[in-house]
Amino acid sequence: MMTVAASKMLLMATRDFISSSSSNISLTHFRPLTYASSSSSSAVSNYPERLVSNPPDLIRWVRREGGFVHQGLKIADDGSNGLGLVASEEIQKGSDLIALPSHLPLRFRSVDSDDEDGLESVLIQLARQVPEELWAMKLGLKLLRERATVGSFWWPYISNLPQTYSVPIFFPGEDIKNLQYAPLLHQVNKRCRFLLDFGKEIKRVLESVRPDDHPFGGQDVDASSLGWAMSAVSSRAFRLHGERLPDGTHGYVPMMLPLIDMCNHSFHPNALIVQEEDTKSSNLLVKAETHIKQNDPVMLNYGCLSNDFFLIDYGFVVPSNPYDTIELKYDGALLDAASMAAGIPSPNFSSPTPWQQQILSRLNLHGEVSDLKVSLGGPELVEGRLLAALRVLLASDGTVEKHDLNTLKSLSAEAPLGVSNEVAALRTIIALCVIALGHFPTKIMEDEALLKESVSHSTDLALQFRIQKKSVIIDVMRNLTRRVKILSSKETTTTNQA
Ligand SMILES: C[S@@+](CC[C@H](N)C(=O)[O-])C[C@H]1O[C@@H](n2cnc3c(N)ncnc32)[C@H](O)[C@@H]1O
Repeated sequence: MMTVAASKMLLMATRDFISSSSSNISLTHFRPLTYASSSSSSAVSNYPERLVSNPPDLIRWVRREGGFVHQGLKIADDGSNGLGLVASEEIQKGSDLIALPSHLPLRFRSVDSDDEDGLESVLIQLARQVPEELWAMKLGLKLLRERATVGSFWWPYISNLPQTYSVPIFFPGEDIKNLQYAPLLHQVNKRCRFLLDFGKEIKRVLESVRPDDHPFGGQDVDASSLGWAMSAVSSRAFRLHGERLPDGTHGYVPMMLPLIDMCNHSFHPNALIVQEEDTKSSNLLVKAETHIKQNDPVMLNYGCLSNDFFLIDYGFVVPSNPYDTIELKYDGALLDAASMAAGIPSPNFSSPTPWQQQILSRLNLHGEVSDLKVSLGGPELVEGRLLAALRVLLASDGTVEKHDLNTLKSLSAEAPLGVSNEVAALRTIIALCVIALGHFPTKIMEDEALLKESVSHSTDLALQFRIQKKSVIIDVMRNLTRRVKILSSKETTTTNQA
């Protein structure tokens, strides 16, 4: 696990996160990777300070570079979402809002090529050491390089980026603990550990690099500056089609889209990114998906993501997020305990019969390559694999054979193995929920009371996050309890009629 000390190191992110070691190159040729301003604008507004105070006008820059920006758009404070794109006049559905020429997105063009030398090749060599799941860090290296370079084409864009990000890698250790949810703690700690190790590795590699080939202009890059870059990318980049590959398909390429990335997130967006797939130099378009009223923010949907992703990548939590889930480990002994607590006679989850084991293997819940992570919540409510496993483990052989796996995995397939089997399965899941809730050290009411106190932004986010996780569990319990009641009343009616 990541130690509190390690997470504090990342937390100490901000102002002096990169100590400049001038080596042989004069820093005047490079833009220092420390903050240029410390104005107090964040004290009077809802959004973090930008990299420089009074950065260049982004809309004007996009237009100057040949892009199109609808005349009725402005950048303004979007309430609790930070800065955003806002309509200064009514905009008709279907209107073009922004068109970006293909040279404006910031992307890492050559991670897979070998023909670069000098500066680019060092960057590529470093990017290759980043695991695929941390793709934002690869592009983050490119961002850091452009940030360090005086005269970078992207400076008008980069100078408009926030100085700080509210993602958990920058939380104080206490607030990482305050998340109270092991799967996210694990991810946060993994990222912190990676950034600390990668910072050391970069230092080692750059020690032997010629000054002219130094990608960051001779400046040290440490875990905090890497964290800044990774968070800037994860919270703003879009993964879009890249150029057509030789086999005719397109790979997905992460890109930072100046101005487009000023749009905040909504599951009910009023705008949409459109990408023409075929032409190599296609424009990226944002279109109005609905009629947009004057003063409405322009919103994009970042994706149907759980709060784990919203918090770790974007630094916010969506209340009542319909895509939020909780993760559990599929574990026979835990299921035995749950079903016993639910009053189900003689459960045998920890010792399935051979035919049950066969089905569990097909569900990827048994055997060497099994995936034991299952989830509750989200649109599915109960992950199909878990539901099917419980139905099967609570059934006798003969009743199962005639059903296919998809039916067994579906909650809307009402009681495929009989009402009492279904009631037992659902009650076991409800008991699992009770156990899962018991793992949180505090109750929602206590969290809500803490939220009313004046707490820091990171504590506020951690409290919101854990309240939402507990709410997911409670919503699942409510829904399943309702189903059990309906099924039980059906069972009683059938028995009475018989
Ligand atoms: C792509 S940027 C959007 C522009 C950003 N608000 C800014 O000030 O530069 C994404 C960031 O905006 C904020 N944001 C976007 N949608 C939000 C939402 N629905 N709720 C809270 N914060 C949001 C988060 O800080 C997120 O990391």
